[in-house]
Amino acid sequence: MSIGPDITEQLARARADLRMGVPVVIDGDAPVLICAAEAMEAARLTALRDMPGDSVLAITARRAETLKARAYDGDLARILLPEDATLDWVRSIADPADDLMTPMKGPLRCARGGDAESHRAALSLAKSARLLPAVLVTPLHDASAFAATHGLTCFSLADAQPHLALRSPLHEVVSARLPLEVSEAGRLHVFRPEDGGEEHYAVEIGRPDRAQPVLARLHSACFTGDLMGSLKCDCGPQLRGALAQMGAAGEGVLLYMNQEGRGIGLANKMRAYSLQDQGFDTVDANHRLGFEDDERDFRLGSDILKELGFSSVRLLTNNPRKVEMMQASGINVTERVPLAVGENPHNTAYLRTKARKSGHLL
Ligand SMILES: Nc1nc2c(ncn2[C@@H]2O[C@H](COP(=O)(O)OP(=O)(O)OP(=O)(O)O)[C@@H](O)[C@H]2O)c(=O)[nH]1
Ligand SMILES: [Zn+2]
Repeated sequence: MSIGPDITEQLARARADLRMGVPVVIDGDAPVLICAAEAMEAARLTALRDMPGDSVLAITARRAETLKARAYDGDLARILLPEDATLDWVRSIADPADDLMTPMKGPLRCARGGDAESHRAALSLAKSARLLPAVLVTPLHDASAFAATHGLTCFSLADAQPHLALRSPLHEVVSARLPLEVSEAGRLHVFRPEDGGEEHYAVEIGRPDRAQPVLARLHSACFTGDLMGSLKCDCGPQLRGALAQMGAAGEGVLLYMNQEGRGIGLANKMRAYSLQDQGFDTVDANHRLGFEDDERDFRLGSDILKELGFSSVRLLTNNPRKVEMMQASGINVTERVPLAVGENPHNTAYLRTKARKSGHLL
């Protein structure tokens, strides 16, 4: 291994740069400079607007649908940056917060033809950096020279593509005894990915037999529900309910995945909550922000179970996708154990929407 960063490490740097509003160079047949819309500063926008070549704002087809922009590239649209584009304009394309107050942002002209692979990679990076999927893309002539002159992170598109599509391997960093209210025989395992991304945790109750199906819960982080007692979802009661069942049984495994907001991050989840206050349901709010209904990769949960030595589970969930993904990624689900707890007047509509649109079983 060389001393310099490999492609995984370059991508981790790129995510950090995008979050700070620092542009990143993507080298390929058509080299480009990318900058996340949500983190961009006015001075940077002016500098990027003054560069030669047509800059575009890449957004997902989901966001384009709301904006009535043409997604000629299937899953994404490339909106040509108007010459007089202001930071407010860029932000209003990226963020649907004021869509209802200012529905007409156009006319929006979209690029068609040519290569959109760098734009696709840029959107994928923005999503994995938990930013809004909207990225300003500016053509470059010489990627390496431009990156060196301005001290920018630069990576090769061809090298990056397989890494953007794959999940990073997780490795156990440490585990320690953790007595819990539900069971004194608790143990917390911490798993860290190779790509500098979020850590995930496994709470093991008792010492379950690895040869038998284990009572398991694949729980996604919900700061608002798990910790704050939010009434907008059922996460807190589900977390405590699952742990209580494991405590009563004397054994089980709770996987606590840092996939806040169904994988869009807490800031975007709060943006989705604001849209819900404007009348959109949980699924439509995700779409208006430019995300899919659910951006989580449940296979990370199977990876952790395998690392811990398990191959079959009795899965505590109402979500059939979790069962399907476990099965497909090599963990046998011998039983789905329903976990219907925590309904209240504030989350009834949310739970109904999940049942109607996402196939949740009640
Ligand atoms: N984007 C978004 N995420 C939400 C919203 N409400 C809750 N969440 C997130 O949804 C996830 C819920 O996770 P889980 O309880 O594991 O999953 P589930 O799909 O409901 O399935 P089960 O609980 O297993 O039946 C957490 O990451 C929450 O942060 C919302 O309105 N929008
Ligand atoms: Zn929740």
